[in-house]
Amino acid sequence: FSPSESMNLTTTSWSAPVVWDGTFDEKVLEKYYEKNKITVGLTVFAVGRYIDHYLKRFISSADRFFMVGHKVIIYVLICDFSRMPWIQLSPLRSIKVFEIEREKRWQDISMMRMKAISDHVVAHIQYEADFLFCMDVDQIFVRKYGLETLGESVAQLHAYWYMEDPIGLPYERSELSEAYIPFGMGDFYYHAAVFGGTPIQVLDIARECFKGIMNDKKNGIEAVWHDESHLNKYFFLHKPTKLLSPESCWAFPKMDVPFIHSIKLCWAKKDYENLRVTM
Ligand SMILES: CC(=O)N[C@H]1[C@@H](OP(=O)(O)OP(=O)(O)OC[C@H]2O[C@@H](n3ccc(=O)[nH]c3=O)[C@H](O)[C@@H]2O)O[C@H](CO)[C@H](O)[C@@H]1O
Ligand SMILES: [Mn+2]
Repeated sequence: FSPSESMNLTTTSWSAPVVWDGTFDEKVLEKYYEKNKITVGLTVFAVGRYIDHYLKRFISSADRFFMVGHKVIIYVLICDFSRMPWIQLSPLRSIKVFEIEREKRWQDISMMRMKAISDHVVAHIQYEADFLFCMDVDQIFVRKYGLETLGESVAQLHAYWYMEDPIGLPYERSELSEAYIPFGMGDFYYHAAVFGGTPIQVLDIARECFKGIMNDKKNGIEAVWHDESHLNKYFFLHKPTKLLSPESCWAFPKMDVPFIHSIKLCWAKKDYENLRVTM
């Protein structure tokens, strides 16, 4: 993907739209969904110190900016019920809180999300939501994140890599891993901090990624970027039907970079040394 000075990529080679600021008409979308009411689910995990550090800000900002005017269910998966912050929600929003096991290694905390997501889609989310997003907790909504992001199978372009040629992308390069993508192959590098789609599609994504993760464990290998490597393999084999531009999940405070105009979600400050469990 080599964008020229004046144009960025708005359609992939398999005809999936890439959503940038200015590529959609909010009014048309609102009109359509006025007649076709939907509920949008949003899963977020908070384990260990990530609870106190990120959870409240993530949820409060989602309350304000995520699918404004539409019904939203936020699914919080937390390692300790008693540490769930109290958050006053706006109309049309609700929260469901579930307790999950605390994995010892941060890599496993991140990867085991795929298992929990599959379990919850099967158990209830498929009956409750029309669309589902799965997001990292260390991010903050800063602008309306709306209907333009919905799709059957939605992938997020990673802010670090959107201008890079596939050969330079940090895919897993070991043939021993299920996440393996050979040099010269691949489309884009997708960010595991945001993915989504219909609940049944998300179920397929989460199940396949989890299967890859567990097979790798059996073979004593861990993909270079963990669940993200497996997600990239999934989207390489099953092309997403919609891509979100890096504006939808931006990493840096500065914006004077090509094509970045209207940031919707941004990374919160990382503090791995103090926040991650070290094992
Ligand atoms: C720049 C970078 O390094 N990116 C990698 C890093 O993303 P991140 O640095 O974004 O990973 P992260 O620390 O945000 O972990 C992913 C998510 O797991 C949850 N969580 C994680 C740890 C923890 O102690 N408590 C907790 O709740 C939380 O929802 C968090 O947002 O790791 C990911 C998962 O391995 C991917 O491999 C990313 O490519
Ligand atoms: Mn993160």
